[in-house]
Amino acid sequence: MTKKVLIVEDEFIVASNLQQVLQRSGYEVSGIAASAEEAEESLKRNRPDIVLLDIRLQGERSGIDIARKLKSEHIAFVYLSANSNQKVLEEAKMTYPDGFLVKPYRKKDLLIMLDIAWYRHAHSLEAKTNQEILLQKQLTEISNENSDSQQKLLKIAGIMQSCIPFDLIKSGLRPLNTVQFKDKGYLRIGFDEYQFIGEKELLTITNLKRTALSVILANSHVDINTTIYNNEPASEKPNIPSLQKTLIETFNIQSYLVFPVVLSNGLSFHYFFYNRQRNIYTNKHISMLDHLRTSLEEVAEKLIYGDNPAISKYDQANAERKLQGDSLNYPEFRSIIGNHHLLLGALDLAAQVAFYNTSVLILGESGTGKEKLARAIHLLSPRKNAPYITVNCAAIPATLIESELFGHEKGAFTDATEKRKGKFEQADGGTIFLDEIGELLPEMQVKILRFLQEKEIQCIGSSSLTKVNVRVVAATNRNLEKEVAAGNFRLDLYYRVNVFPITLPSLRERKSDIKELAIYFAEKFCREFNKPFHGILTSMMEDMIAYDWPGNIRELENVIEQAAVLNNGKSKLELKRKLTGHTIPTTNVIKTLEDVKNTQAETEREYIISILKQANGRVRGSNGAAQLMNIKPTTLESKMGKLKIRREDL
Ligand SMILES: Nc1ncnc2c1ncn2[C@@H]1O[C@H](COP(=O)(O)OP(=O)(O)OP(=O)(O)O)[C@@H](O)[C@H]1O
Repeated sequence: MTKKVLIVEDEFIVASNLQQVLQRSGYEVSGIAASAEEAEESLKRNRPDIVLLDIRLQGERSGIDIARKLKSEHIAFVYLSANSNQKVLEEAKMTYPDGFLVKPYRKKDLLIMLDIAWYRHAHSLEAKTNQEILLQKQLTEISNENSDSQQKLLKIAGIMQSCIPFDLIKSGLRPLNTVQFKDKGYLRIGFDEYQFIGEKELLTITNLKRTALSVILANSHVDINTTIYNNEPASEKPNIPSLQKTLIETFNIQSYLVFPVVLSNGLSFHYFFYNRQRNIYTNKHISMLDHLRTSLEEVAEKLIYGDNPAISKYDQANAERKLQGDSLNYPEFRSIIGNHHLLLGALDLAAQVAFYNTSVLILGESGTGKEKLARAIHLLSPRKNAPYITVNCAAIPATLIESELFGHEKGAFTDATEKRKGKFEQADGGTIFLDEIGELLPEMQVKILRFLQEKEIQCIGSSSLTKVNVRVVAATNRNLEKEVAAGNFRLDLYYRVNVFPITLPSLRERKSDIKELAIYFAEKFCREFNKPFHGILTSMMEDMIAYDWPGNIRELENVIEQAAVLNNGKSKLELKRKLTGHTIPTTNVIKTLEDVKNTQAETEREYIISILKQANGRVRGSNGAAQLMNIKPTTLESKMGKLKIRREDL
């Protein structure tokens, strides 16, 4: 089918040149617009499949304003821009374009970009529809199951989180009953952990008296329609406490969404989603809720009238206790510690995409848990019983990587005495994790691209292609966009792997998780070393919270491991070396044989790093670090692995 493209570009010559290129390449041009107003007119007249969108346009409004409209109408769009101002680029990025081309670009890049943008767009629409169908099914199941309203709402919280992210969900009949507060809600306290919030809990948390709550309820405004608020509820009287203002203050809420549905008896029932992040809710969320309206109405009836009396007695006793620690369906995330909203946001995305075959790109600094998340995605996917194969693209020498990934036939090269399966074939039916994909050499980038396009591999020495069914999860700590701009990473591959990016926050962005992580690792290592765990010294915890953690969770894990090694099993863990980013021991901490071993390991580590620096990071070959140290490259690589020496240490 011929695809229709709308060109939104204020330079006439560029626009008509684009038109010619597109028409010659089989596209239909549905219009050319030089301003945001013209673009809107054209969109009304003739809906395009894809829009090529310049950022700077004639008039007051920019391409970014149009992008928001396109997103809400599910029209694919690609930015064309000469503007490299970082602020504008960041703003453009927040509109989630299907592609981006920096002017001047080659005709070939434009056509590839359009092709990929369409692929990404169609894929995300399909994923969205699948997600809606799945949610409808899950809501119906919840509605029909024999459980009380509190349990039903907990399940609703668990499944809605993936499409309408929230820190607090609440629901109840409107208008409000001022004598008894009957809204029920859940506060998110972990990835799939929620704490019940009913009247009693609200009174405890806010420290309000029952009579004061009644006054607040009486002063509260009721929304008639679906509404998004960013912070202050505009419709309420200033300086008079209301329910929404109380919730905003108590739970540090920055934005919320109200979604009313109508019950069969005509009463109004409201769902509320509250978030600690600003401007989180958009028309995209409203449109998702609208698609789920019937299911949400059905389940609302059950929440209000459907309680089985026998269960509700049991529930009454249960309502007395917090449902803290209740867990839903994600045991795979159990070992991912932390509940900072940036981490939870990343886990939400992972849970959403896990089910599909979509390629995932995990971004984040070194040591933030990318590999851990990749494994969780595999375990959450329907491929969980098939192989999960990890490849560290940076660790395999350039000469071996092709055979490592795609395998070789017997006799394909001098050392190929046997036919060998590559990692892709080993991962058939399962998932391959391409760690540090940003380090791949250009020759390998083409081959991975071919796999992503054709799902075929060619092993070295073979003339035929083999189909393999492998889901790709890749990770990098590099800024791939910069690598593309510098010509080190192929643009077409970038778009294929970047279909579903998930960014893991650095540890310094989620300092509130340090305590929990530290205790988790401390318990783990004390168990491993057979020492009783007596806690962590307050001064150590304070130092850890004040520190910036350039090595992220891996560094924290190492620090705790060292503290556990040096602990005498009778006292709390304490820091024996300063947190500096480099764990060089000071002489006054050497008290035990383990201290000596540690010091030796540190000295060896420093020595290897200095030789590697001398060899410009090369392990193998003439003047490589192995030759300079007069040891086998494999021995050096194994030492590097043990001593956790990574590229960024050099
Ligand atoms: N949220 C977490 N909870 C518990 N342990 C974690 C968490 N995130 C990471 N870890 C641990 O921290 C260490 C580093 O994690 P991982 O190897 O997944 O990081 P990475 O981002 O892939 O690092 P790199 O980019 O250097 O390969 C691992 O031992 C992992 O188990």
